[in-house]
Amino acid sequence: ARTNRLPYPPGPPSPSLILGHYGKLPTRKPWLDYMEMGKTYGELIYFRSLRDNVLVINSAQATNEIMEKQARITSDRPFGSKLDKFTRWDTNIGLAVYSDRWRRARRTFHQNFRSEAVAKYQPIQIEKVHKFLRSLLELSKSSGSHEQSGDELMNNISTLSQGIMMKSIYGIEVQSAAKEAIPQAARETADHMDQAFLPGGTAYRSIPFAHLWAWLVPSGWSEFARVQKCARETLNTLREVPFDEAMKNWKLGDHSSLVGELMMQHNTKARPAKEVESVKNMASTAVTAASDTTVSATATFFLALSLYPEVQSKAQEELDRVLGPGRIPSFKDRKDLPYVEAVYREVMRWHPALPIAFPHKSTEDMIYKGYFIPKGTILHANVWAITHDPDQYTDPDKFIPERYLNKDGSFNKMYMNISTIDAFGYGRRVCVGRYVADAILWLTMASVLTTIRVERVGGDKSDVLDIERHYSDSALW
Ligand code: HEM
Repeated sequence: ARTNRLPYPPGPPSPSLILGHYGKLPTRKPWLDYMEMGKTYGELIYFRSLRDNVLVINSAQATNEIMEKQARITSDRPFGSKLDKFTRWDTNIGLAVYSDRWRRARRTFHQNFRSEAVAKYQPIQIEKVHKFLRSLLELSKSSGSHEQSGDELMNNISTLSQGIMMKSIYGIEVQSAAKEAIPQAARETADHMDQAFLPGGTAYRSIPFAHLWAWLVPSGWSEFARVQKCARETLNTLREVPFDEAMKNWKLGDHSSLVGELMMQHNTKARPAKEVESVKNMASTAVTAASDTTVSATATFFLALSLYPEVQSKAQEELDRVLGPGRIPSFKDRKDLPYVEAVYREVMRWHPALPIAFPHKSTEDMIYKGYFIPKGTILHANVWAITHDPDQYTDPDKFIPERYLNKDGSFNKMYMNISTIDAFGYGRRVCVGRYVADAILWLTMASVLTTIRVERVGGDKSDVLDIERHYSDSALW
């Protein structure tokens, strides 16, 4: 029941009284459509898909007002259905509903991935980044076609990103992400979730009995049932197999895994099943979250270097000057490399890994600028629209690291705080792995720039104008 007569935010007229916009919403790079629709409707675009009320937020100011300042009531997620329990998505901390269970899980995650804690992963990060550099050198000598080299580069990037997380969390080595079962399971789990992150993408999940359909109907009879069963099996593999291996290795004397460390912090015999579950949830969430995002950002970095050689030269001049000959950068050099820092920030802005982030959900009615936003509305911050707002960023489609620098070349303090990186999301659900992602990405970029010259082979200048052709259409790169 409405307690006021305020209007809902503006949005496109509903094509169907019953379905609303269900089945009619853009699904290919929809952040671009919503940004375009903003010219008609403004910073808020509101519509209904089945029973879900959906709000896409196109501006930094509205995102700040709604997701940061009102975080108390905008931090739920739309993944609390019985189907989410069936697929085990409820075990992923990123999808968990706003509850004491999520709070506990987030606290444990935060304790292990907060800025002061991430230094313990640095030796693994350094080892893996150096291995990555060697793989690039080998790749540059290989005689494969451009396409094969492109695929191999992507595999090397995935091996780097997933290798760091698998080693840090489970103590397990990844030699080739494309060929090994667990990195593949992490990637497939992220892929299964992909469409559900888009506006309207969760509407079918709360259809009554959807979970029963997924459970009871044989895979051969229904594509829907097959996909849901496959999502469940993949996530189960991801939660159980590397955990068991890490615990086995721990017993054999390999004490390098975070999961082993967490399990041993308590008396395992007395450890209640609930706590074991929460360690499994944290570990599988972390490898899923990293399977895609850091890979996307690293690939974007290579794309930017190949399209903007002058940026690469400037960064390399800075590295040569600061490091001197024969030295590879380490974390302590970071503060002395403002241009490299600016390159990293521009990668995160130019093509954010999750252009429409993850959906939030409101838990109370809310009023914003005279509009009524009912409780239960699914909220999507359009990160792309925010990071490509021409009022905030001149020539937003161009890769210009200088936008983060002062006139004297020093880094603009305004951007120093990690919370100014929109790509990591907002409010109480802001990326809890951001400090570790930030360290991995910076070290990778600085190390590649120090040792390698990236050049475009094949393709033409039109690539500069249409970077989108290099990316997937869905929520994850
Ligand atoms: C380029 C790298 C990354 C980007 C751009 C990124 C971005 C994001 C975004 C946009 C969200 C949703 C925020 C929101 O709802 O407003 C998120 C959530 C999350 N990220 Fe990341 N992420 C990255 C890397 C990582 C890594 C390496 C980890 C694990 C160590 C991680 C763990 C998580 C988790 C657990 C959540 C869910 C937080 C919650 O719901 O409470 N992320 N990330």
